[in-house]
Amino acid sequence: MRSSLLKSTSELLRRSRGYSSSANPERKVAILGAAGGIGQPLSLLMKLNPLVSSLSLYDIAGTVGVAADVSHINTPALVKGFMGDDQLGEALEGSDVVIIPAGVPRKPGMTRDDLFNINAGIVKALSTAIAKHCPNALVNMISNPVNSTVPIAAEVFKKAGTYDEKKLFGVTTLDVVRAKTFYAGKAGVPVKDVNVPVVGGHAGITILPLFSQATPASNSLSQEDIVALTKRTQDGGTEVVEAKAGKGSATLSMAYAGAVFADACLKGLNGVPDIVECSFVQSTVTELPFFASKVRLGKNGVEEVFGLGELSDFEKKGLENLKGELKASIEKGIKFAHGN
Ligand SMILES: NC(=O)c1ccc[n+]([C@@H]2O[C@H](COP(=O)([O-])OP(=O)(O)OC[C@H]3O[C@@H](n4cnc5c(N)ncnc54)[C@H](O)[C@@H]3O)[C@@H](O)[C@H]2O)c1
Ligand SMILES: O=C(O)C[C@H](O)C(=O)O
Repeated sequence: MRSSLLKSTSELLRRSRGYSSSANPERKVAILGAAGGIGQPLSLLMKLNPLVSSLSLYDIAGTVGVAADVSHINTPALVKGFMGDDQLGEALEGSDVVIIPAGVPRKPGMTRDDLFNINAGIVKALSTAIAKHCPNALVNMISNPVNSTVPIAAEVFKKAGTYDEKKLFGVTTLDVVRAKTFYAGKAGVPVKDVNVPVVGGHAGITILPLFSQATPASNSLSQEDIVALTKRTQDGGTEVVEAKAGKGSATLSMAYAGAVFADACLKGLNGVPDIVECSFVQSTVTELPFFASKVRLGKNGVEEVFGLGELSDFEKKGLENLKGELKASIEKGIKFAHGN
């Protein structure tokens, strides 16, 4: 009696969090770049996600071992590894969500844009395969420079006639994760209660955390604190790149952030209401064609792109300052997609 009560209570809890075991449809998630620094821990986290029934791990090398390893974990998702161009189609076939952490990471002294020459080609080729093999999947773009790789994917999908602006996302969740952590530390509030929208893009000054909208609100932070928190959030990636001293960029925190965002996409697809995350999407919030802001996720991907709300004078200035760089990065991606 007591154990059946406990069972039904835990099922109720799972349902209220969007993890109902009986009601969820089968969902296939593919990770492209699954053997990399982000790809491996992200594969682990997606294997632990109860909404995933099939997990497809693709890379140009190393996926046999990663898939064998992850597949031994006693959770429901069936894991398969795929390697090389010949197996990319099968890896993608039937995917509901495709997560892309494929490509090279930064070393100290580099900007994300310095990765463009290598990663643009990788993203273009993978997007071409997605258009062919799973044109209806939600695409979570992690590969940098996100401000350019998302427009590249959009152009590839347009050319293939499969573009749906509701289904393409630049993953900016790590900026939100960082803003929450740094804000909680400075304001002295429990990190689990904190929310901070981060808008704009995903590189340097294009990352604009809106601490004026942070909750719980804090009266203890000075303007200097806000300026310092903003700068630390904008430089969060560089902080990790420098600390790793040539051994790459954020992988573990990114895998966490990628798993949070993919989970939100799956919940949206499954009809869980009120799933809201920040993401770099096609947008009319500003004059720029792509922009990160809060979006509501639903059965078709993006259900609603939220506006920016009220901004402080400091944030208004930050918004104007980021537009030039973000516009140039978007245009660079579009030009590349057409030119090559
Ligand atoms: N959006 C973000 O917030 C964010 C955060 C951290 C890192 N990143 C970016 O994610 C990317 C990956 O970072 P990492 O640290 O995992 O790098 P990594 O070098 O450790 O791993 C990249 C993986 O991609 C694979 N790969 C290369 N070409 C491929 C292709 N054509 N198809 C499939 N896989 C391919 C490599 O074999 C490798 O396993 C980088 O571009 C990095 O800048 C983005
Ligand atoms: O900083 C990087 O190059 C990786 C990533 O974009 C990050 O924000 O950590």
